[in-house]
Amino acid sequence: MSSTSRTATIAIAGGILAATTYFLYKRSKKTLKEVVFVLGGPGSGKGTQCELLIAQNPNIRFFSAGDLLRAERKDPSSKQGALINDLISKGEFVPASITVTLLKNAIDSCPPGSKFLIDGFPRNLDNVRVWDEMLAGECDVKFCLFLDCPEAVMIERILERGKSSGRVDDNREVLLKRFKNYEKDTVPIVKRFEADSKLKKVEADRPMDVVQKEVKGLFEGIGWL
Ligand SMILES: Nc1ncnc2c1ncn2[C@@H]1O[C@H](COP(=O)(O)OP(=O)(O)OP(=O)(O)O)[C@@H](O)[C@H]1O
Ligand SMILES: O=c1ccn([C@@H]2O[C@H](COP(=O)(O)O)[C@@H](O)[C@H]2O)c(=O)[nH]1
Ligand SMILES: [Mg+2]
Repeated sequence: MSSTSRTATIAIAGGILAATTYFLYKRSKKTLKEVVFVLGGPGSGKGTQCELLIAQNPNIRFFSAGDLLRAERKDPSSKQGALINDLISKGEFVPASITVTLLKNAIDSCPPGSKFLIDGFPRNLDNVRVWDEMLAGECDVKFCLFLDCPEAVMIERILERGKSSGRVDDNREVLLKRFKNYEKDTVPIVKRFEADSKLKKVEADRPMDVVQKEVKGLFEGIGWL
């Protein structure tokens, strides 16, 4: 074989290898479940913005870690109900194994091709660690939406919500604990997403529809809307 045809053969083989690698990479990305996390302090508007989003695309499956825990707490057959109730009513975090198992069961119950919007998770390093063990391999985290809101605004919103929410943790005393844990454990997680270029920050101290317009743009950017 002449040196010209050897060079041509190597170039073609290299091209085929690159194309195959790219194809396999694309296919593996496609089979992963797309996930967006939503973080922000208590009352920043996570639940509100998620509800507005899911109304626009039924393929988006919405799970609030707090709602899953509250539902589990109410289930009389649950062995963990009492523990969950005790921790939520003190404004403390529930063990990650419980929260991530509930999330995994919820995610596994959805049809293929679903996209997952997860509100209020991961709240601390333990949540990240157990997520990595149990779910990270099958999920592609697109970004973490962070609703940035001044504490005074969040306090006012939660105390107002507390008049009718029936939530055991929507009172001034427990709220102080929730803010303390948010600053100590959740803010470092927000910073991790930022360091990994996975954080999308939105100013949440604005009317709901204005916040939603900006949030919507982020989801259009990943093809969810
Ligand atoms: N942009 C906004 N402007 C004014 N009020 C808002 C806004 N967003 C949400 N609220 C109100 O603030 C309260 C808290 O909102 P929401 O329940 O969405 O917060 P959250 O971040 O999910 O809080 P938590 O972490 O406690 O579940 C609700 O009563 C909601 O109606
Ligand atoms: O990952 C999580 C999420 C929530 N919790 C507990 O639930 C309450 C309420 O959560 P909201 O997101 O405000 O609905 C929270 O204060 C924790 O007690 C948790 O432990 N882990
Ligand atoms: Mg909420």
